Amino acid sequence: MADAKTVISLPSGFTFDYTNLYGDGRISPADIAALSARLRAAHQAVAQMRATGEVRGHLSKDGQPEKVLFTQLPYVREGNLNTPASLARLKAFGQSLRHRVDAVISFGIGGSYLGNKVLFDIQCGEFWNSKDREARHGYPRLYFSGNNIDPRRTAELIGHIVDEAKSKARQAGAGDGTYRVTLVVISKSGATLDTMSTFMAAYDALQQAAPAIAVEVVAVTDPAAGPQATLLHRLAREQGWPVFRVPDGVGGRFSVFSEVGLITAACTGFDIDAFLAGARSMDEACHSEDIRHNPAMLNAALKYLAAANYGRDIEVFMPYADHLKAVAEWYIQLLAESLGKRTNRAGQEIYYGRTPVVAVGTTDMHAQTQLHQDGQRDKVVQFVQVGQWPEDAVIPNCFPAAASLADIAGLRLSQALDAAREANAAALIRDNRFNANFVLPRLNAFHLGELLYLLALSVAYEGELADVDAFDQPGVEAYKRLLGPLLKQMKAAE
Ligand SMILES: O=P(O)(O)OC[C@H]1O[C@H](O)[C@H](O)[C@@H](O)[C@@H]1O
Repeated sequence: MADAKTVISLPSGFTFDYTNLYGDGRISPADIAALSARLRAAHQAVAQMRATGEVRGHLSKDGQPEKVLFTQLPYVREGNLNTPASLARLKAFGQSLRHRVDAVISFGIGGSYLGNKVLFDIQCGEFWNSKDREARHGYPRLYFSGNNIDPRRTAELIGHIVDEAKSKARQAGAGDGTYRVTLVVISKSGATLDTMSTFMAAYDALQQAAPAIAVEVVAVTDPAAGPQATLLHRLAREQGWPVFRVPDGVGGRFSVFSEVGLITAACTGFDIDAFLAGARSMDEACHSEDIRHNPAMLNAALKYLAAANYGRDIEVFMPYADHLKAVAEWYIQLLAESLGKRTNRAGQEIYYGRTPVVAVGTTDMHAQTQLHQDGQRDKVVQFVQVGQWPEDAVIPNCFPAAASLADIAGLRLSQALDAAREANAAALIRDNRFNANFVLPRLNAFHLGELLYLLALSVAYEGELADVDAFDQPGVEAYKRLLGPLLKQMKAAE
């Protein structure tokens, strides 16, 4: 097994190279064989979840049986959660902002933010808001808020929008200089402190700047009506704000494939269809019962075994691409909330979990790699490589007299990037430091859909292997129970 490449390659070109996880001194065929009965059971459980939404032992926050339906999201059809009509409405919303709205502020936290940021980064990149409207193809600027209750950031964002509005008014002369802002408020529960407090701060301040600023609001929340309606839903009805849905059976950390994640994407012209097609293609690739042909089951089994049998219970998620850093941040919530569990499904205390860590190559080779190479043997470093870069400068020979610079001249930046990743992986495995590599042929919506869906489905498999409910998050209620009374106490003391 030693040095042969061990990979799964999909027809799309998406590849999972697990050579440095599997083989001599690493996870062995015997480890996999010993897990085979549980793998079969996990595969059946995931098949059952796909077919019916039923997951053994899973209950909602209120202790009611709840379906798990995220695997339905890539399939756009009548009767499913994403329908041709729901996607058409979403895209029409995005188009309605084009050439009309100056800025969108997306409010949300956790699953109501992280996926949106991933799609924004792929579509727009770091400099989107500095581009003029033409370069943005008429789409608005896009800002995020609510993903922290940070007073300074909130004030600075409001101040920035007000300044932008003043500048537009100055340039407009006799024309309509009104600055139009759409506030997209995303919250499944409809009452999250972080989201709602920052939303109200911005809503109030921007309303006060009328008529220079015109504010529209759109809500994304649980669509239940009547006594079950979320606070945000009730507000939206009262105020006449359009409502998009967080579908039943889709937890926040799986909601990037639903209207939650796709709404900000629609505001920037992101290719929603290609993204869902990528997720669909990965779902189809993960139907096989044979672990060697099912990337999600294989990924889950290898990571589970790395932790259980070899003590590697930290996963450093390290894309070699700035535009994929947000994927690592999204993955933190996915892994931490899904698998960090006190009890198994029988209620016994097992304290399961693998700790996720964000890293970016090459950046963190100059910050974390020392620890990965020489620290405790408790990590799997999961690389993500981009195959082809459409913009890929050749390093010029600016200073021929400087030998070490002349040596790298003529190489493309992507070659230097690949060499850095390869050297990192080789150095790690030389000392039996576990690592693996996902390869996205290109940085686009389709391959992103494949990657995110692979990771989401992997945690479903790993939940089965570890026998934990991957779809609840009871631990986050502990602080929430203390937070409400604390806020009341603070208010009473005012
Ligand atoms: O969408 P919301 O209801 O506002 O929730 C936002 C986030 O907050 C919570 O604390 C949960 O732990 C997350 O799973 C969730 O994504």
